[in-house]
Amino acid sequence: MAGEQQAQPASAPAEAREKHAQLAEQIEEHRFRYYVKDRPVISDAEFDKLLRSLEAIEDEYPELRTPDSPTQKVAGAYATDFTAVQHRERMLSLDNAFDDEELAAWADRVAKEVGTSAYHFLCELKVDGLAVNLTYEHGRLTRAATRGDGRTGEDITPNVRTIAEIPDRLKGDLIPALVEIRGEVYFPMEKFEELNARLVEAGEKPFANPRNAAAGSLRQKDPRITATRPLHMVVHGIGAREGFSIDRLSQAYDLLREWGLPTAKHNKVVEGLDGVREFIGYYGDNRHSVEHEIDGVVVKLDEIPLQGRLGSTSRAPRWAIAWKYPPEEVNTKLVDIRVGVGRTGRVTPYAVVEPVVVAGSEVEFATLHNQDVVKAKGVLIGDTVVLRKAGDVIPEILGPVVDLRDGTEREFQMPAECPECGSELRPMKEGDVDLRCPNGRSCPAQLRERLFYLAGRKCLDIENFGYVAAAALTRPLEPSEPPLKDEGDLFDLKVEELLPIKSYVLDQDTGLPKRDPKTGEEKIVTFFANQKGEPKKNTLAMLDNIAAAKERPLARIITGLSIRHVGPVAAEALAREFRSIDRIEQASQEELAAVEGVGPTIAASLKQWFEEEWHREILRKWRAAGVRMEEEGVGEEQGPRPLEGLTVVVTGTLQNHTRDGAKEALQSRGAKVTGSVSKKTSFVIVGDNPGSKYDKAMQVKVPVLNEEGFAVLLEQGPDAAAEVALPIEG
Ligand SMILES: NC(=O)c1ccc[n+]([C@@H]2O[C@H](COP(=O)([O-])OP(=O)(O)OC[C@H]3O[C@@H](n4cnc5c(N)ncnc54)[C@H](O)[C@@H]3O)[C@@H](O)[C@H]2O)c1
Ligand SMILES: [Zn+2]
Repeated sequence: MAGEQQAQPASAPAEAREKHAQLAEQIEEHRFRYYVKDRPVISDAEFDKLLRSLEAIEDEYPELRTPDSPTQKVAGAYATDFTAVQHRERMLSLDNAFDDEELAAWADRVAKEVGTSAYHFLCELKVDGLAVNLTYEHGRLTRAATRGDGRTGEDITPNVRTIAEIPDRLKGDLIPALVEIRGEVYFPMEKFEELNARLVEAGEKPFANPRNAAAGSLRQKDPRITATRPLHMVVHGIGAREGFSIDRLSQAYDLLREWGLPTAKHNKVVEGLDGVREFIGYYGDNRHSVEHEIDGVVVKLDEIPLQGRLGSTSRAPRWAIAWKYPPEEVNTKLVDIRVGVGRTGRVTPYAVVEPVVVAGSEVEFATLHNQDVVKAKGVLIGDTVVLRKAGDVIPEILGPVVDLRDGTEREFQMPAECPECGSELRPMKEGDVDLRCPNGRSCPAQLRERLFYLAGRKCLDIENFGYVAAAALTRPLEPSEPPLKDEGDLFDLKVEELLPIKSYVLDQDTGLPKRDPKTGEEKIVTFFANQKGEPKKNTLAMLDNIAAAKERPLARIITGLSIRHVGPVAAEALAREFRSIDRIEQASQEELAAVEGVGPTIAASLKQWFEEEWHREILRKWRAAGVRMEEEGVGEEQGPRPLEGLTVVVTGTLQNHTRDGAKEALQSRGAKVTGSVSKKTSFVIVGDNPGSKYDKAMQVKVPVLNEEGFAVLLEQGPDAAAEVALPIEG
């Protein structure tokens, strides 16, 4: 190609040449850092962008697309400390598709060039790790190598031998004389934090992300170090082979699996492009249901003879393409580490980063859990860090880019005082990692968080009562006295006391005042009153909703008290067992601990809570305001419990009940509701799309009720319900 181009008059202006040369050099530098040092300094997305820019220049001036351009090579041709070894068959990279158009263009070309309509697409996950080539001769692993430049890789045989799931000998009878196995070695995300913690403790550099950790762990001079790392492998191809032939790649995988190799679990053969799109869509939504990180989907032509017909470029096969998902990792600067105070007084550091868009939204903060986590991650304030946002999960910092440090970075120091009330922080008990603000009652941060939680969906579900309202009610700028000193007066709020309130608009992530983007000044609002000084619609709605919340079920009221360790499940158990707050207060620690779903920790925490005078005062005020303090029917004879002794499982979507509603209906009649089906289960209630619990019920022959059967159970009891149970299948 380059030869043809040279025949044409040179056309690239000096400027383009220079830009091209600069970019090419940059790319080579980043590849060296990535493939040899295992310590890249930019994210993959930034790197891909550089490569694309280079491609764009070459599209415009094809003469610049010489064989030694980074766009034309499999990256990784570097002399390293490892012995260089030849692959028998080249190891290639993959072309990428970043949108549907590029995918469709690839499929079109395949359709044109295969010369038949009888072909299939094999969809695989693109494992985010590093490529290795395993050579098996007569069933024995004789060599393992990195990809290198595709022809020559690094000999890492002793290192690969430490990976348990890579067999030293293949099993079975049909063992070929020779086969090259291609796959990806990865480091599990959930073990990553532990590795960095160990490295930091030993005074070594932490890794920026699990992919780098995989490469850095495998490419160790001393294989004994590799042996301490939890590496895994997924096989995704075959290279040279002798002594067997096979028509379909998917069938080759079946064979590989029989030989004992770790093949992928999620591959799927599909007919046309729509099948491919479906696979891509599915794993786009379920990216984290897989045991390893994925950065895309690889689509391959399944028919091996047809792969040969399409062939390869110098860099990548024409019979495969990599669909890339939007990156979940980006690099950004760790500007600061601050601390926030939670509902129970726990003080947690969080990261303030230079705002960056990841997974579709702008991120400014990331969680850091506690000071030990900060240390274990090995991050310093001022570091460039890898930030990860996976799905709906709160953004987290994976690790620092150590190679970009310039000496101005500093270690995080946990503050000694509460940032909101100035109380001296201390652990709840000796040996606790977490520090707490001891000022439970009137620390504005704790009270605000408690109120926000209390008004939330899990507790009293008070609409129009959000974070800003909670802040305005507890620490207004004006008047100086807040309407709420703790949650005791919540149900006695008067509209007149709300109208004069001026307050900041606090950010829920940081507890800090939001600023006007134009002036940079802190926003101050009269949150409850309109310009005429009259109550806003939302204010009146909030007060109505607060009044209505008095009637919520006992369990939700208990949850709303923010008693340490007492979440919705424990509150449910307490309400069911004791049926009133008074009885919970009167119960001994042993009685509390004996309740299923409560246990000793929660029991101790409850006892402690009731000892506090201001807590009891909250209960007195709430009772006086008419808040429900006992389950209905208590006081008189306890209501009938027709479902006492039954264990019921609810699965699938019901039309007439929410999941919680169905549970409450069962529990208030004395039934126990559990999450898994066993022989001891009395009934399984199934709605739409019930899933595996339904199958299990059929298998162990537990009576299954549909929604009508459920109604019978509630209204007429178990005997009548048993008669309308669904027939057992199979
Ligand atoms: N951050 C940096 O500085 C930097 C530098 C260089 C490269 N990179 C990153 O490395 C990657 C480029 O590497 P590349 O050229 O190998 O291309 P690639 O990662 O896009 O695709 C090729 C590789 O995918 C792997 N792979 C994973 N699952 C596979 C499957 N199921 N079937 C087949 N192959 C599978 C193979 O090892 C193959 O070599 C890009 O993600 C790039 O961003 C980053
Ligand atoms: Zn405080």
